[in-house]
Amino acid sequence: MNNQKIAEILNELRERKSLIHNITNEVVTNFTANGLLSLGAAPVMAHAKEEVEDMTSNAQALILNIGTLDENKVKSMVLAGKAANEKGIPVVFDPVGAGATPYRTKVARNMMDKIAVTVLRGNAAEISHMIGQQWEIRGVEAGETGGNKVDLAKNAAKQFNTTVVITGKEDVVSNGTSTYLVENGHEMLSKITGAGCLLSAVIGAFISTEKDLLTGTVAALATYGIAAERAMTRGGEKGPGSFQIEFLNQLNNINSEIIAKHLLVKEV
Ligand SMILES: Nc1ncnc2c1ncn2[C@@H]1O[C@H](COP(=O)(O)OP(=O)(O)OP(=O)(O)O)[C@@H](O)[C@H]1O
Ligand SMILES: Cc1ncsc1CCO
Repeated sequence: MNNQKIAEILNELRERKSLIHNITNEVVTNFTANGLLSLGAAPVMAHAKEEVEDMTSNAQALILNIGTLDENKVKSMVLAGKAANEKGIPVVFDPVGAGATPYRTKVARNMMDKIAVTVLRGNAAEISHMIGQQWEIRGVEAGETGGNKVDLAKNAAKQFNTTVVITGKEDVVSNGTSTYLVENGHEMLSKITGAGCLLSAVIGAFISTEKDLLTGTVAALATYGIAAERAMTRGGEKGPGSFQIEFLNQLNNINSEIIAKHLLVKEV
């Protein structure tokens, strides 16, 4: 993965101000909108069944997140997902808390049956439960115990025939054939709620301009991780509150020179 390519994708999404339609959870809605704006994309949040198909049809990517799900929201997600599929608009699915309750697991698996998901992004526990493994999960957080994340990502990608991202200390991206590790990031991200949810939306922004899904997804993860590292040397080190603000600043400030200096990506 070369830093020039990442910068090109970032510049293009900023020039186009890609419109990202989010059907997301009520914890992270504001943070997600602000993060997308800081990066240079245009967020819109809309979940009424009466309008989701129209909204998606005008967007460059759709993000589905089941963090605070209910039957109505799930119905809206399926409607929007089908509209996106018909129009060839990429769909990122974030199965927040899959495995935490049987309802979430069922909804998450059904979503993969009903719509064509372009990128599936979750923590290791969530992805494990989606493919019938049971790694430890507490609420929406992955537990300490589990297994090999590279194998998990490859297996899930093959099973769902899609690109899978598993986040954590390192991020793994696989389409079942090629697999990358992104080592950028900082553990302070796990001290702010919605770091994974915003990341899913940022992946949507990157794949709205880059059609090669592995390239676009790796570029999103690296950009995001590097912004977090920069935030930790510019005030974020004071604690999660300062970090959250400084992280938004760094999503805004990140550019090709910064990416070139810090990129930590390898194929495995
Ligand atoms: N220990 C860590 N070191 C470095 N980066 C981390 C660490 N833990 C998480 N991250 C980063 O935090 C971001 C979110 O990943 P995480 O796996 O915590 O998502 P999540 O559990 O779905 O989060 P949430 O439910 O709060 O949205 C990713 O960019 C990931 O690389
Ligand atoms: C804390 C929390 N609970 C449901 S969704 C959410 C936001 C992080 O996924």
